[in-house]
Amino acid sequence: MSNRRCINNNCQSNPKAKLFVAQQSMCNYYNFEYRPDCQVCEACMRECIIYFDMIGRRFKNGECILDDRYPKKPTIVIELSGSNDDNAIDNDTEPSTENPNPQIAELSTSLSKIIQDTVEPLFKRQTELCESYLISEKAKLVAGKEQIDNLVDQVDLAIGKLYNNLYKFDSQRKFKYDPEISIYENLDDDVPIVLTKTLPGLPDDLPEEGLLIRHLVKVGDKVYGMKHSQMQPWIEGTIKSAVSDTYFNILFDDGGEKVLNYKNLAYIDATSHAQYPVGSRVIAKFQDMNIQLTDKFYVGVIGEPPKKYNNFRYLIFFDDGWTQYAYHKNIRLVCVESPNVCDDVHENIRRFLKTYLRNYPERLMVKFNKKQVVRAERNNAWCAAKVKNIDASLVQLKFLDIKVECTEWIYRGSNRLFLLYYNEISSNNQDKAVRGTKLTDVNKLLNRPYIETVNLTENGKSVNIDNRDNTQKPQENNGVIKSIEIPANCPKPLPYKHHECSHFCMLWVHYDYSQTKCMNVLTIPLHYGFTRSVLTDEKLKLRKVIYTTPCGLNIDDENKMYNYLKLTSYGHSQMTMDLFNFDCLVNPLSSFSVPKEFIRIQDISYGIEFKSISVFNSVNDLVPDHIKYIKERMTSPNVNLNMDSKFLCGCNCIDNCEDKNKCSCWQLTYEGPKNYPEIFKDHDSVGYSFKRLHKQVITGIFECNANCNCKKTCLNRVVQEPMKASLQLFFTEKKGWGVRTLADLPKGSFICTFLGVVRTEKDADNDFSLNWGEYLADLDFLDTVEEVKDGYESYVVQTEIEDESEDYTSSSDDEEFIPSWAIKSKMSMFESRMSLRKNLQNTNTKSDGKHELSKLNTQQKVESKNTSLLSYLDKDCGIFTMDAKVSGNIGRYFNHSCDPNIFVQNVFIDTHDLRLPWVSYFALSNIPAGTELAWDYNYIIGSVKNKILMCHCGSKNCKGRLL
Ligand SMILES: C[S@@+](CC[C@H](N)C(=O)[O-])C[C@H]1O[C@@H](n2cnc3c(N)ncnc32)[C@H](O)[C@@H]1O
Repeated sequence: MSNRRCINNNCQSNPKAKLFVAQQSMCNYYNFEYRPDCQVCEACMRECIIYFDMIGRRFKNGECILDDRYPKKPTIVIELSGSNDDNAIDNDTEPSTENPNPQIAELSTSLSKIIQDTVEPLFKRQTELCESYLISEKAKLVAGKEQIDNLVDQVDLAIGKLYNNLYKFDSQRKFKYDPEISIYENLDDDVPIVLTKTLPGLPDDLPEEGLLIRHLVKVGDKVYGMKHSQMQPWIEGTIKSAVSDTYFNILFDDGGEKVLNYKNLAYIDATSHAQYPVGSRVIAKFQDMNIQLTDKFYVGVIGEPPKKYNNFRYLIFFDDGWTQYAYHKNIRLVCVESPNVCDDVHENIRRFLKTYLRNYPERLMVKFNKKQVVRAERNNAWCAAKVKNIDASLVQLKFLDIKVECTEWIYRGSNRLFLLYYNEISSNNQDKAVRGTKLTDVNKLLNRPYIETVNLTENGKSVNIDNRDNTQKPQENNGVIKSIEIPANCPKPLPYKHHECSHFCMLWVHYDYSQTKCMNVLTIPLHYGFTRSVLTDEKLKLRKVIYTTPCGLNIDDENKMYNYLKLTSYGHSQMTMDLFNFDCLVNPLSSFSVPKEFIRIQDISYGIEFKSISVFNSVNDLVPDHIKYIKERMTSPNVNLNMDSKFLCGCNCIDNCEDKNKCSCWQLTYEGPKNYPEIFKDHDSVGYSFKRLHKQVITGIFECNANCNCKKTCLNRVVQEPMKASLQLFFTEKKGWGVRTLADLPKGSFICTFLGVVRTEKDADNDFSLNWGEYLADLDFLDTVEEVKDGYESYVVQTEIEDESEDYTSSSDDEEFIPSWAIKSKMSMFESRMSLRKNLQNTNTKSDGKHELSKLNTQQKVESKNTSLLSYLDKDCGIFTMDAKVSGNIGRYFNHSCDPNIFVQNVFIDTHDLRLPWVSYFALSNIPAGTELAWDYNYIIGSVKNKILMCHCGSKNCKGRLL
């Protein structure tokens, strides 16, 4: 038990032991704050004196007194409380006023004397000794630290390798396919019937793949022969005689004889040791879906081998232009074919087949959805046709603008489909090089067909090239999700007491956005007095996010939170709505953590962005090529940006733009969609909602700006604010650099803009050979609005057809079906925003006519009845292009994905010149921490001559190629 009256907290003497007045040096020894009435017991005093004696001797002998062989001073400081305290010194143990033991007193005096006598020279010497002692100790510590750092690095590296191996193993795992589930859609009443079926097995009669051997035929053999022409069925007969080595006289079963070459004879049965490879010359039974099986054999070429994708059937391109699937048993091999099978086919299909076989197994096809209305060729005219069915590589179209019902199966890669035809002519057209990404593909947005690349892989499952399961390959993950811990000293909500909320509710938490650089945005409120919890109601099967405010109030929706922030805001310290999220699936504490040794650069923006963007590379030693990192767009010398105030008008709101109907900026955003009620069905959901954007507004968003009356915290200011997302630039295995989010990103969150140098389109075109467009994006806002308008009209046609009946016949046969592309001219200077809007409202063209094929072939420009936006623009100027090759920001590193998780939005902020939107990226869905952010470049495959770019996005819907 310690003697609580002695200055030594660990005193082991008897509590009744005699006490002496403690000197200051003794208090120092025991780390006790000196007071004149301090006491020390004899034993402790002795310990002190012995220590000081030893110190003194070392000091005198010129030895360092910091040597660690000497006892360490105790470090715990416990103050004795005042006299009223329980621990106060008892009256019966009054401090002794007697002198200590004379021997000790002598020692004490001699110690003081020694110190006095020798203090000067010895002190000097001691200082030197202590200094060198400390230096050597420091060196030891530094060496130790280095050793520990090395060890930590090695551990990090080992962990990194472990992750790699773990993910590699994961991605190499072989999965067994579940039985396939087929969904049969009942077209008549739109009720989908879901049936399960097991995978179709290999047909019994289908031989293995292998070397195809053609045996010789001889007199007396049964054969099929081309009795009439390539367009007509081949007839069964018998070889009557051999005219030469290659010619035979055939006696047909239906009468008549003909001398035929080997190439016009086919074997009588389907027995073959091997499957027929693609490009084999065959005859096959042609089956018209509308009629019965004809049982007649027509000549053609194998286009696809039997695979699971096509239900183990062969795709046959018939010489007469039809395309159909056929089972092995319904196909016969032609006895001989030319080294180049295209020499044997009818000239009708020769060109097509040549290209097909050259590119096989990669094929461009149109991706359809049922009920889409498309343009397809029929009887040398472009006709509107509705998609009725899709069967592997074939699409069944029902032609709409002909009186008699007519459906036809067409190969999805045929240029009888307008989309492919147009793609081909535009890629042959050297005038217009496709340089940049198309910021918005109206076709996809409006669920119109688009072109994809399809490849038949070895396992028989048609997968798009390089298909993987996830957008971000696990190897590229290289990190783990950790949960962020909010420091314990952060303010916490007070217990709720009834009160009226005011700025006092938040004042005490001292919120200051400038201090949040290193915080993930959704954790900011949690550092400043808020807590967020997810409540689960088992009964209602409901999960709900609740924020508790610093004053203890519980808030469960965005409206209430907005009102709370408004009431409690003080000066500029108001929290914004994008710091909060009420979606249970988003976890503000999720953080993607990567091994530190792969961080190559701490901040690619070198302090330009509010949030630093680290650079991570675990694949190789590369760092990104140097670019000038910019925060605002730049202009090339020949671009004169018109930042005139007439291009920018602001609102006069004094209510912080709360009443959207009164705010002229919100109204500008609303105005565009009003013209397209069929596309923007829910008018109220257009544009930002509490600083998030849930759906693209093709007609643009107009933010409040420098000319506005409202505060910086108004809800119509999003893209103009500093970047808040926590991003990382990382090296992917196949796509170069990419960007990922380190924190959960809620749907609709603004991510960043895409910045570069504004150049004229012409200027960018001139550079095409050097810079084909890798870091270019056309500011094609006006183009897109035009396309939407065209799309809107086709959309109306589509709905009308569906609403009326299946038996649609056009009432306007003589009206021309004008493809929007054919009437487009270059756009340039735009007069004024308001006249654009007016113009959009007044325009209502009809596009359900018919276009003669010949017109399209000659690329005749057809005058449109449509008053185009383009007519307002100066023909010479053209649109602008953003070039981020040399100067740019993080936006230049986003890769493409066929299944994107971010989208592009045109936003007008510093000018209302419609050629100069800010290209901005938003989250398309909730994006978990660690996920790569990728958008759809909307490149048109095959549109850049001699440029093929395979897509490695790895998504399930991957189209295989970027270009
Ligand atoms: C705008 S840059 C994106 C950043 C680029 N990865 C880098 O390293 O700087 C576009 C280029 O990235 C590559 N890329 C983007 N997405 C890709 C994808 N899905 N598959 C393959 N390459 C891709 C292509 O080389 C493309 O030309």
